[in-house]
Amino acid sequence: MTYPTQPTASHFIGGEYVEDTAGAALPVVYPATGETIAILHEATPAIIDRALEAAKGAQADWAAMSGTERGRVLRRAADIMRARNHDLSVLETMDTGKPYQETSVADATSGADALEYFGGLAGSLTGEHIQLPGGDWAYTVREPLGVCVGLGAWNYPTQIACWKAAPALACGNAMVFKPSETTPLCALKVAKILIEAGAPPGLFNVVQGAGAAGAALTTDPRVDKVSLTGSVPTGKKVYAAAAAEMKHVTMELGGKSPLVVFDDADLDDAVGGAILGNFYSSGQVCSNGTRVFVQRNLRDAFLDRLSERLANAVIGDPLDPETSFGPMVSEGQLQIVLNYISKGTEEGARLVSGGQRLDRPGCWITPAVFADVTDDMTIAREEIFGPVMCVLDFENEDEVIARANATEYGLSAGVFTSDLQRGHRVIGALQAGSCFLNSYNDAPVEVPFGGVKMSGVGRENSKAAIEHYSQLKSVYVRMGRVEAPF
Ligand SMILES: NC(=O)c1ccc[n+]([C@@H]2O[C@H](COP(=O)([O-])OP(=O)(O)OC[C@H]3O[C@@H](n4cnc5c(N)ncnc54)[C@H](O)[C@@H]3O)[C@@H](O)[C@H]2O)c1
Repeated sequence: MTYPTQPTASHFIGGEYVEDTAGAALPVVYPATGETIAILHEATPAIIDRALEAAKGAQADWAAMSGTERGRVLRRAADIMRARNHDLSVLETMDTGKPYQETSVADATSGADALEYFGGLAGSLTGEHIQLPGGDWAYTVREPLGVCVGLGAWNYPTQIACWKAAPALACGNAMVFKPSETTPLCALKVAKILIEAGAPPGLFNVVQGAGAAGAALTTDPRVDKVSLTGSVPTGKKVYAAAAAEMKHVTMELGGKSPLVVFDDADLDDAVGGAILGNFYSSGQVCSNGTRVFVQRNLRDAFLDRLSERLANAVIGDPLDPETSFGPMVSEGQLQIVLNYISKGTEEGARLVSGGQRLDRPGCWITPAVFADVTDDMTIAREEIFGPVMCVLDFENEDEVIARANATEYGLSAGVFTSDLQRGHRVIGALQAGSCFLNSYNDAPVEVPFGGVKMSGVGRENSKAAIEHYSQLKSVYVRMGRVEAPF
């Protein structure tokens, strides 16, 4: 059987599609219908070896080019990606189930932004000159790390591939990228586009597979850095395995972020922020503000307005541009979410809307809102990674800060208030890497993105990402004689 979305082959290595049917079959399911839309194969050890050799072989020559030359390739790739945005967005929708209304503005476009931004930055990556006593001096050279491995999650496959590839390649590294086994299709397109843009074969390779393939890449001695986007349990394993060989890491992990709404907030903005921070991508966003703390005397008005606006959600064919809410990524993820919803009800939270599985093929559930949630409930403590908003009441600022911070996570946080001083004061006290004031979930490439506490290590995007894909060599230059004690 052939599928219209079947890629030429499972892997992309050394500038071409590569197949090895000895690897376990990897069916790709369209979450909107439950139909299989492609069958790929997991990487065998031979495929992983070939990808790492290709990356190692391409890296030194790429690093020897000027930053401007490297940047030109990345910027060309950005242009190709934008020109193909429609097709890439359709494929992303098929792979993830996310509505085209989202994928057409937040996936390949975000990937293109990263390629363009880091392409622009590549020519200005320099060291510095340091004057020292006696005419001596030193200089620093910003060097690439070598071969980097990227491991992706399934919620933003194209974006994650580009957010990792763009800074890595700008700095002169090569990369082997392993997408999530749930969404393997779009990274192959990124690899092909980079080749069309002039990247040397082997510079950016894609291999498929699940945790075992990721673990094999992480521990391989040819690998200098591992950048993971995934859950905290996976992050702990990958970080530990990388640390055993002293490899560099970036860990973009999960969260249970607080979104604090004070009673002086603009109600519609706050409700809009809560919708964006809970139901975009059917709630499958790491930075989501899933603990929505609403000051008590605004609570009822907030819930009423939220219900009114949820009634406007268009749940349906993800490829229809009018659809604003799609299915979950997989049956497995849907079951996880349904279990959390049962637990929320059992533990005494009040389900005020949604949370029902729809009676149709595919992985459909309506956006769920729980009120009367307390801090000790499972749904308020654990990352659900689905469309489940928990509304918690609070009385005052000190109380909400303490409760918002009482979590092992620290990815994001948001505050809605019309009191500017309070807004900055509260943001200043919240333990999170990516914060929003009267907004939620914006992620422009110019701004560092990443978490604190268990939510991660390192930063993606912005100039900060350069620090995580390069290292400094210091060179001391003595201008006088060397004076030794004997
Ligand atoms: N902070 C961020 O930027 C960000 C962005 C998106 C998603 N996430 C997080 O990702 C999670 C959802 O994605 P997921 O279910 O794909 O995550 P996951 O942790 O299950 O998998 C992530 C990736 O790691 C691979 N992997 C699994 N075990 C491995 C191992 N032992 N060694 C090496 N690789 C291994 C997987 O195959 C996959 O490619 C959520 O927790 C979410 O918050 C974080």
